[in-house]
Amino acid sequence: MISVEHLTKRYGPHTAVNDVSFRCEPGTVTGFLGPNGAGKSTTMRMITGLTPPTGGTATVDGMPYRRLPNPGRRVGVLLDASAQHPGRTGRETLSLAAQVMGVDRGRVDKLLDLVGLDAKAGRKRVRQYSLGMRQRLGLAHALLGDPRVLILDEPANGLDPEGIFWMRTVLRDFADRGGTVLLSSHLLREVEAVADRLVVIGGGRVVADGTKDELLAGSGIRVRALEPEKLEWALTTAGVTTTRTADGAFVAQADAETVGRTAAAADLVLLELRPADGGGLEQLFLELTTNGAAKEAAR
Ligand SMILES: Nc1ncnc2c1ncn2[C@@H]1O[C@H](COP(=O)(O)OP(=O)(O)OP(=O)(O)O)[C@@H](O)[C@H]1O
Repeated sequence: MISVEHLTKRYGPHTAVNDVSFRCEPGTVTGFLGPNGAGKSTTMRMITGLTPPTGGTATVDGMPYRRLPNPGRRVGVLLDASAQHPGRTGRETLSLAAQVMGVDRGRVDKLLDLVGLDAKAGRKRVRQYSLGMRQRLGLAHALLGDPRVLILDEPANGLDPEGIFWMRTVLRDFADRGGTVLLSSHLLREVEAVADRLVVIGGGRVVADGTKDELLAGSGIRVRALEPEKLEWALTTAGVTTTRTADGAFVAQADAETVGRTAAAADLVLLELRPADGGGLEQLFLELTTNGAAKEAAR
């Protein structure tokens, strides 16, 4: 569990992080979203004890990070994939970390394998690694101590689409086994597929915090059927408010399952069922961050 309460960081007159509070529960992936400069890295650096906060507290499993004994066994951290020593090989990087953490050296090969770095890549010096390979090595390093919590800053940067898919699978699996994941990104699509919860930050402030479903609720579901009139009738009868769009689809104020089940019960063939245009998470993200920045500017 990660608990952030009223974290604030000021650099001179500039407030980088302003009274930020949120929680990350075991068994969940929390997407920490915001545009560049929103305050994600600063918040993560405060959680991991690298930047002292101006105010507020952050704890991991009830304790400030800096007070955790052998923190690598409790929390896996990947804040900057380029920070690894360029002169060491990937394998040496992990072997050294294993020694420091008191982890069985056998885990090094297991983790290189898990993150898709083969024996040849393991023997290469980190300076020869692409950013994607550094991210993979960084994730292996974070997982080395078999922690229950992962804190990852933009881990998908530099990964190709296959790498992003692979990373999602690893993180989902980690959370499904009871782990806690905090994962930042400035790209909504990157975390949308894996996160259970979203914390959106804009101008140093939390502008939205909730489950992905909660944040999507109210945006509506765009649905199109072979027989639009029958669909409208079925949805209205089921108590779902609908609005017809210019192209014969409907925006239904209900979740996708309710809309899908209602259509199925009426034997209707659906041609489309997805978050409504203009109400999708992307739009929400844009609106929230723009509003957040605007409010900030008006202060
Ligand atoms: N050491 C520092 N000194 C002064 N200002 C800083 C420092 N670190 C961060 N900032 C400022 O704090 C704000 C938040 O930066 P931060 O790096 O946390 O944002 P971010 O959301 O992680 O964005 P990015 O993805 O671009 O790193 C920015 O305005 C940044 O310029």
